[in-house]
Amino acid sequence: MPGSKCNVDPATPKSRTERLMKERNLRKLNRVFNLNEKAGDSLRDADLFSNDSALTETENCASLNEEELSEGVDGYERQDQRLPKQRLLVVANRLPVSAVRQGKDSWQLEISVGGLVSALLGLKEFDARWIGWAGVNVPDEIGQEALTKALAEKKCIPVFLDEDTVHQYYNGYCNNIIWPLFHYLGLPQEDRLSTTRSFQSQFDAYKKANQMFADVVHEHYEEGDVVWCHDYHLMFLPKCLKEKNSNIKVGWFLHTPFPSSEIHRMLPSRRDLLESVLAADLVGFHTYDYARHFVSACTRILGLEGTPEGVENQGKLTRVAAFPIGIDSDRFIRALELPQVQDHIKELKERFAGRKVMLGVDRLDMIKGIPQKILAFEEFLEENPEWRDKVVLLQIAVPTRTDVPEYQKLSSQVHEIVGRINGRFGTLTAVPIHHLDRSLDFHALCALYAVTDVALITSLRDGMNLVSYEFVACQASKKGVLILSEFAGAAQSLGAGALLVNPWNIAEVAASISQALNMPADEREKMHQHNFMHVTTHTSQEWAATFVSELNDTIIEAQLRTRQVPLLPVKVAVERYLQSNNRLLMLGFNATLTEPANTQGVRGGHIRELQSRLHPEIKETLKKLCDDRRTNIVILSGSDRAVLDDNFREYNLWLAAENGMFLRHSTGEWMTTMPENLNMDWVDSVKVNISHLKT
Ligand SMILES: O=P(O)(O)OC[C@H]1O[C@H](O[C@H]2O[C@H](CO)[C@@H](O)[C@H](O)[C@H]2O)[C@H](O)[C@@H](O)[C@@H]1O
Ligand SMILES: O=c1ccn([C@@H]2O[C@H](COP(=O)(O)OP(=O)(O)O)[C@@H](O)[C@H]2O)c(=O)[nH]1
Repeated sequence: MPGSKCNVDPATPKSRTERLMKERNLRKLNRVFNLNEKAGDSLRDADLFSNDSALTETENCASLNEEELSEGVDGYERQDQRLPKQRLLVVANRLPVSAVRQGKDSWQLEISVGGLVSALLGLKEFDARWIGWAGVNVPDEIGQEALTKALAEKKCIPVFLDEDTVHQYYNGYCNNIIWPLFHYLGLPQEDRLSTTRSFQSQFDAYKKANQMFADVVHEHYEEGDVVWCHDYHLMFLPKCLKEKNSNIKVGWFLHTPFPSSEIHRMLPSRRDLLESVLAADLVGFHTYDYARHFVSACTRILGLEGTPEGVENQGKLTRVAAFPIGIDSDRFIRALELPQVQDHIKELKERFAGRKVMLGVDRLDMIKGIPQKILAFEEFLEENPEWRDKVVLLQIAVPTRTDVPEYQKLSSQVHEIVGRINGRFGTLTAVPIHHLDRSLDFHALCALYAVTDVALITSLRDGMNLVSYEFVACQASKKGVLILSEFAGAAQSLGAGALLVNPWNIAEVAASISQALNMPADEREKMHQHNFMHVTTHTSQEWAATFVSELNDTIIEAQLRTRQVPLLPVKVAVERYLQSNNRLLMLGFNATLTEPANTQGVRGGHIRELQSRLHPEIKETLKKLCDDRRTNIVILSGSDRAVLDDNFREYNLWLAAENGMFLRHSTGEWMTTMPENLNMDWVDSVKVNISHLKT
């Protein structure tokens, strides 16, 4: 009988790997169904909580209904072969809501502002729960219980952090140390001494907070769940999770840039952070460059092997890849049709009639380059007096991390510059810069995006920058110009449809403003089309689905790898070895014969240029083997020739460098293994492509 538990399909998977593989195929099928269903969703209006899946009652019911339908063994025997939505535990420092206390046991929940929140609200195909800090101190039990209950309705689970932990972990270690460092701003200069002194206690608080997140995850974890950890706040979490349960599927995604290893190496905790992130199964970044930096930090600082797949440590591979985030573009496009947004648009058009509108939307953060932007606008006005009463810059600067001194300083600095420029170029009836120190609601923001002629994004560094995506999504009729910092991750996806600038070059930004304001309509249209296509096809749903499916696949592949490599029957191998007269031993070098990285890399607290070195305790045994006439040894390594020369010149063996590209006996010369008549015609076309990408 179909669907009956007694009638087990002969194809029912037996092993965990088979089960996972079958699950993978069904999940792919499921995605197609979900995509089709999405078309039916598209008329829903844009209210955040009542419509977005991770948080709604309705979708919760939908997934329950699906579960009721799937009565077969592990859900495999349903006739339509659809799986219930996969359970996903999203763990991020912040919940997508902030809580405001109304009374002893009542809370009001408000949507939090930020790119991560906006992107994750687009998740539709998972049965997602959110675990995070509600952004408020709740010391009493009554308050904690009431808040937990209120949040449960939104499928959110709180982690309660006390005030001191928040201060040391969030304000201190996260936002005063990792955040500036990952954005190439170094460690805070003026407070350097106190920062250094308090570094250890802040790092301890960071680890403690990460363990608190892990405890809540464990409490709610069910077998098969995917746990997706987010951002620099939770770099310790993968390790905490795997230590307790190595079977948990753990992914970690960084929303900020990952800096060059030269920058990362400044962190006193550089090793601990890398090691714990590597406990994850899959590690994701917005761009290929960030992923590359991470792998090279692991190679140089931990001495591990970087492969095209990721980072390998003692046979365990951590997959590392780029997953550029997107937005829920439909939500923005649909919002523009709403009457309240249309009203806003009308008001704004009347208010700024006769003037071109330039827009900046940023959290008031050092990385967003707000002072640089305003100074460039000043230079533009200075050089183009004819534009002074014809253009206005609207700068929305959302207050953020207001307890951190650096952010307080930035706020005063920006106010001072805006005041000066408005004093200089303003008239009795109009000022050139409207600066708002607050956030806007979603509808007001959409209206603003829609009436903008030029969006100006001058981040000094930015993981991605979703504002640029949102602007493009709302520009279908206006086709305005995007001026975008080359240091934002978004420059890699929207660069071809934007004017790219170096925000530190004020003159260049000022010239780009002029170019954007004077750009002919056909050129604007072409650039807009390019970006609009990208933004509407690379959505947040697509991003999340790709990441989770890659994570599922990574786990299956890891299992297949371990299954395919049988354990060496040591006793038999030793017997045969002793019997044989002509032996060939092929040995790896890195992580096989090398000294452990933690002893070789660090000398007197300094990191040397890391170079793999033969483990001293192996030298004698290796020498004996090499001197045995019956044994031939080949060292097969990814390292280059010089490294192998340095380590093995005294041994009687064969060396294969760069994964076999070069070969030599230690007494002979290097030779290449590349056949002379190999067809190399393809090289020229690759060179052309690379030089094209460089320009
Ligand atoms: O929660 P806050 O401390 O107020 O900060 C808000 C978020 O800022 C960061 O956003 C990053 O994520 C975006 C989406 O991937 C990306 O476009 C942007 O470039 C990043 O700056 C931070 O990483 C989040 O964790 C914060 O919630
Ligand atoms: O008044 C505002 C200003 C900004 N945002 C949102 O904040 C996010 C900013 O994300 P981005 O990636 O640009 O930078 P982040 O602030 O995460 O560093 C975007 O989704 C904006 O829609 C908002 O909701 N209200």
